[in-house]
Amino acid sequence: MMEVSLGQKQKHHEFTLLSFSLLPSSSSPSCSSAVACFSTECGATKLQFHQKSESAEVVHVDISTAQLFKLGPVKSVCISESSEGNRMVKSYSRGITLRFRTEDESKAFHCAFEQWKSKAVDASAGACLENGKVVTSKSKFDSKVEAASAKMYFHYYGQLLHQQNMLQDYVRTGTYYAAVIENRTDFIGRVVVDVGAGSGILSLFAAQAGAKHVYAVEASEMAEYAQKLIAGNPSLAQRITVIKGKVEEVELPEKADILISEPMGTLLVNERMLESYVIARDRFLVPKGKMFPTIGRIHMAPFSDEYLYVEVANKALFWQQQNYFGVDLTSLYGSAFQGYFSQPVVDAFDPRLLVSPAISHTIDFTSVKEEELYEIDIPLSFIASGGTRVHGLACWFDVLFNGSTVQRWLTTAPGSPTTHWYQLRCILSQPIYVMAGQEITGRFHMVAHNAQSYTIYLTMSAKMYGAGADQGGILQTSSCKFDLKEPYYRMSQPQAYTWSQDQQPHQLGHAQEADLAVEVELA
Ligand SMILES: C[S@@+](CC[C@H](N)C(=O)[O-])C[C@H]1O[C@@H](n2cnc3c(N)ncnc32)[C@H](O)[C@@H]1O
Repeated sequence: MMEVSLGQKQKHHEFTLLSFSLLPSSSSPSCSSAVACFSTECGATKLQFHQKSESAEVVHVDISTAQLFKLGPVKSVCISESSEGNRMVKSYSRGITLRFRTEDESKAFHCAFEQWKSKAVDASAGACLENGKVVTSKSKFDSKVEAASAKMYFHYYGQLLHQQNMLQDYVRTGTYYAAVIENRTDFIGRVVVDVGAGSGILSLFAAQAGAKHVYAVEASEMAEYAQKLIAGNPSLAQRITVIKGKVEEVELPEKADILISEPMGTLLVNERMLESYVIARDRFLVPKGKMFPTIGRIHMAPFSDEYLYVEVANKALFWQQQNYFGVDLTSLYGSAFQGYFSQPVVDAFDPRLLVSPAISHTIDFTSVKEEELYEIDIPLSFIASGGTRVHGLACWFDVLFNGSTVQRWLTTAPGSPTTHWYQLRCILSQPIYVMAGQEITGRFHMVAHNAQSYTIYLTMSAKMYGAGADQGGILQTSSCKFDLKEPYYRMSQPQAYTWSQDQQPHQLGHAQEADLAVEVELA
């Protein structure tokens, strides 16, 4: 390494490399005994690679947009936008594999890269724009998602306790493990991208199944823990690269043969991570590449649960007090009642509460367009199996891993082993009465919002039954609006914490761990 200062205007920083080669390595010879050189000339920061011989071709890199990833102790890859000579032509990304002579030289290069990059970014931020050029600093993710929501979201996933909660959902993690290992022919010798890698667990499964290389992309601080966990499994670590960043923004050195991800939120779509999964597909997956999971289905059926209805309605009774320390609260009763009924309920319920067989809506992850997830409109039509009061719509989801060897479903259905997603119920503030055989129609309309969730508009109607039905009149109709972001986690109701519960681990919903911790402390 050598640093040469040539007065105020020019400065450069050279590193000797064992070799460098442009990816894919088969199409470009490796240049041995090479030099990497950072420099500033008249305020412009540059990175160039060239062979030691004078006549060798020089590869220019725009350091302000380049990213550097460690592939091993003495091997790294530098991803940058393509360039032609000094004119940057931003059309596609390019990877340059770098081999260092020693681990120390590799570390020193990485350190210098970060310093020169921040200089370059600062300089370009202060530079004048070319005529007609627009600064588009917001990525697809940033332009859709409110900054405060994204901050809280990645803060949440950056904590090990929340990753542990998902890892301890053995139905979930065990199904992923089985789906990968039983379909090892889909992974052996393949390039895999783990979309939202979290702790890196799915990357480790893919490496166990024989993947040639796994790129584990994770936007939150969890990326550092994933790196640690992967390094702690040295037989797999050589084939996994953790990349910290959003799948909407990072560049990868090669295309993937298969994507693996766990992008499912409550009711499949909450958190809006399916959109990131689809963006990753369009950015990184080879044509006809595989996706694990491959499809998702939302299932819906009307339910009857008098007990739940009364419980929710009673919550608003507090606001019926006319003398609360001398204050009449009743003017807020109506708003409180509406507020409680705008919360979808998350819990595990007995499937015998369902009033008719379920219908389903399928989302094919391999072909759905990202924009199609902004608004999901599902017409409802059921035949009641008995005479009862319908209190709303119960929903759950499943996903399919369409492996070449085994097709495996991960289900969150009522009556199946409970997962941390439980099921979701949207309660109508005005229930409807039905007779056996009566048709229930309606609409389940979900509209995405910029806090990474959906507003749900539910309408359910009971059609006229018996005499006069042929005139097609509607007898009763009931509509409600819900915010999927603000569910009522019914499982977090104060419960006595007993040792027997401890021995049969409970899978908790995301927002519930803190509640339980408080209950345990108070017990
Ligand atoms: C539901 S967790 C799954 C974690 C891990 N794959 C597992 O199965 O245990 C989703 C992870 O994706 C990450 N994530 C969400 N959106 C992302 C995005 N746009 N780019 C990169 N990571 C993202 C989150 O930070 C979180 O760690």
